[in-house]
Amino acid sequence: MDKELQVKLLPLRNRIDSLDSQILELINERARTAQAVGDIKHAHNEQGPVFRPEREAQVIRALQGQNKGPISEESVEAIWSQIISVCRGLEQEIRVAYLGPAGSFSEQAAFEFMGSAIVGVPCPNFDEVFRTVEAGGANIGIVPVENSTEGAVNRTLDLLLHSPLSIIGEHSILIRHCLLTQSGTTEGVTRVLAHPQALAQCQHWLGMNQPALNREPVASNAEAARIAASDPGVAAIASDIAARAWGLSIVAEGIQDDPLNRTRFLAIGQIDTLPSGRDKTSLILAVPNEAGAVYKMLAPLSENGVSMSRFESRPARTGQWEYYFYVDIEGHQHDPAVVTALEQLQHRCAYFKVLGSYPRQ
Ligand SMILES: C=C(O[C@@H]1C=C(C(=O)O)C=C[C@H]1O)C(=O)O
Repeated sequence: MDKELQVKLLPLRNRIDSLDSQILELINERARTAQAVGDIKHAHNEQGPVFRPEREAQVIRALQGQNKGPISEESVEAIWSQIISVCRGLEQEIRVAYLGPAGSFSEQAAFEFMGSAIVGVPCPNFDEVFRTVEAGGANIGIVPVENSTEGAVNRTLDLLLHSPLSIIGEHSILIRHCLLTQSGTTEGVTRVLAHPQALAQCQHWLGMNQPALNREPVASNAEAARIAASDPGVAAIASDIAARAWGLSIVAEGIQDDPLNRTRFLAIGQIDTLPSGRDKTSLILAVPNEAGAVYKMLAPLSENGVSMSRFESRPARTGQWEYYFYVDIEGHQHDPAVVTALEQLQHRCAYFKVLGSYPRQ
């Protein structure tokens, strides 16, 4: 390297080394303090959850508010999610269940939402994610709830109806699908495997570019990658992470029909999340199949100034054209306006369930 350049860089590099030492000492001090918090929590209630989603959201939002740059707010979130994850991991091992196998988008969402200091529990399907958390095999579950191209993930909605678990958080990620094979071409390949949602998100691209491939649904994209890794006649639609995880080559990248294709995931668990100051509440409601019933059911929301951010319906399976309505509202179930609105709403509903209140992403 140029001598003059080296002379200029040396003091800056020394400065970075010294800053890193200070940051390291501060992070360790933070970790020791979090461990002290953990000791107090355990002393007060041994079964109590160490993970406090609302507190973590507040810590990150406060730092984003203080941030003067040049690092971005997204960077503040990414760095502190990781610091918090490591501190939390020293308080208690946190097990997180999601749809596997390795390389799934659910796995990506789980590690982004909870940070890397967790133990991943990959499950064969969404039912098993719920069951694992309900049975205590994991503290948290991560399940997809809606995709910006394909809409609701119906199985998740149906499982939420009967589950005793609460929604404790949300996290959305960009979904970039790739076509993967062993050889990196589709020569000799006759079938393309993927989760039905992924096949639907790529249907236009497949029709234009790979019309000869037989489309076959499987339990997950990562499962498709696993099968493709042992069968040269199979292509998989999955992420580039899955390509690395299963030793496959990329035939084409970004093959989803919408380049901004996103999926929103829910974190589920047995935690009562307290107000964070910027929350959402998810409900399931049903009313008798009569004229104006849905309008009347929702009136308490607008009357109390509570905004609705999502409205989704699922058939009640009675054969009577009756539905369950999945409704997201702004605010926490302990906020006074929400308390009043929910009290009034409950009286108008044949079915009423609060799925949980949680920090808005
Ligand atoms: C340290 C705590 O425990 C956990 C770790 C947190 C952190 O590292 O900031 C925040 C909330 C909890 O999930 C706490 O409750 O304050």
